[in-house]
Amino acid sequence: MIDLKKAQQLILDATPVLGRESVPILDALNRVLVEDITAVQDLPAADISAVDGYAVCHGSLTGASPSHPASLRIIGEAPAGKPCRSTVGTGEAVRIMTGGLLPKGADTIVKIEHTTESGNTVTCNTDPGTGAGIRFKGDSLKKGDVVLHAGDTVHSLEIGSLACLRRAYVTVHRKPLVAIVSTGDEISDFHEPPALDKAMCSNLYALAAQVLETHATPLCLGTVPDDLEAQKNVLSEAMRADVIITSGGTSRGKYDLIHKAFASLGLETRFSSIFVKPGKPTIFGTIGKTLVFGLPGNPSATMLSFEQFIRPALLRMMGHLNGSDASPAKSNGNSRNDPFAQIDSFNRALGGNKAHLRPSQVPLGNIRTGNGRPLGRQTPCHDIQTDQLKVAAH
Ligand SMILES: Nc1nc2c(c(=O)[nH]1)N[C@H]1C(S)=C(S)[C@@H](COP(=O)(O)OP(=O)(O)OC[C@H]3O[C@@H](n4cnc5c(N)ncnc54)[C@H](O)[C@@H]3O)O[C@H]1N2
Ligand code: MOO
Repeated sequence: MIDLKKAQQLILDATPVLGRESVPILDALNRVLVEDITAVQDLPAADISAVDGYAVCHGSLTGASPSHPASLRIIGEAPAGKPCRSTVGTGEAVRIMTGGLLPKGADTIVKIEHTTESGNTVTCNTDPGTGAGIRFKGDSLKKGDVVLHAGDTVHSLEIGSLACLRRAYVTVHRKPLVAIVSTGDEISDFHEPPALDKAMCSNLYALAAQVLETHATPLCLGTVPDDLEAQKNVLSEAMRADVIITSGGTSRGKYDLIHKAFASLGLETRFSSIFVKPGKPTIFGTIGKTLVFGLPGNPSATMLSFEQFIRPALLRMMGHLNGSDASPAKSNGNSRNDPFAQIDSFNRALGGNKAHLRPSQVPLGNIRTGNGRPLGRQTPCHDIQTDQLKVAAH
């Protein structure tokens, strides 16, 4: 039997960072860049107006004030997206809109609020100073600037930046495909009628949701009975995935067959028992490049084991953690990608230190009834060793 920290380290040591793929930028949301993103041109690409107003040569209104306004002749218009072809000379102005291209000859823009227009003339009652109201070429970015770095996670802000740079596609780490199988003769799904000797395969759905929360791709392969051939068949199918998760059958009962099914497919077992509860009979190993997790069937144990063992591995695969950053000992709990930071709160949601009173069979955590009593039948179970979880969170 090994301890929690050792188990987490063995998993991360066996977990590869997945390769790259080019995807449309919206598909890159929550994924990690494998390339630096560089500006291929200045932004803005030319001098443009930051305000609605009048483009002028500064010399035409130097020292203008309400008592000494400057009157200028309007010679054209520069709406956004439609450049004005005229050149602005002394004593002249071009009506310009926010985003409009600065016309030749102009070096200053007077805001519309500081002017009055009458006929073909605009009167300016202020001198805003040379260069006022202009967003100059390259103000935001210079050609060659590195805007995003390999290793950055793509959120909405980064998607906006990519679009600004006219990047329709971007290269990110591949998402792992995670095959999920539930085992047990007593496990049924929505299509089957309820029966006294049946339990819903809630683990299948809960695990799929946890995979989705991690931004990986779940592949639900359903429920297989306690039958070695059936389990081998579904696992052979599952081996096309990057990760296999099974729930149930990890214990030592007569019909707990998952060890045998894994062995017959050549599982290289890294561990099969951990000094932590719930989750003690968790199995981890590899078959070729596929990571294989055999989780205990108890719903709370299944979900907590996912957080402790699988979520960090999926994050590593997607490039969120690299090298030593991922070690439980070095994790500081502050990063939004920190695989260990969430375990304590997740543990609390499932019943926390009072987990020995956790509801049997139902992953309801600390949900309570209207009269304040915990929901679900209270059955004794093992203490979660929270001091170990805390170690993992630092
Ligand atoms: N003699 C011993 N018995 C047990 C030990 C032990 O050390 N010695 N350990 C106990 C612990 S701890 C756990 S955890 C369980 C592990 O059992 P299995 O992984 O073999 O799980 P099952 O027996 O198949 O199921 C346990 C429980 O969970 C329900 N279950 C299973 N799959 C699902 C699912 N997909 N959705 C919802 N619920 C599921 C199942 O009906 C059982 O009630 O072993 C103890 N026994
Ligand atoms: O290990 Mo069992 O997972 O519930 O305590």
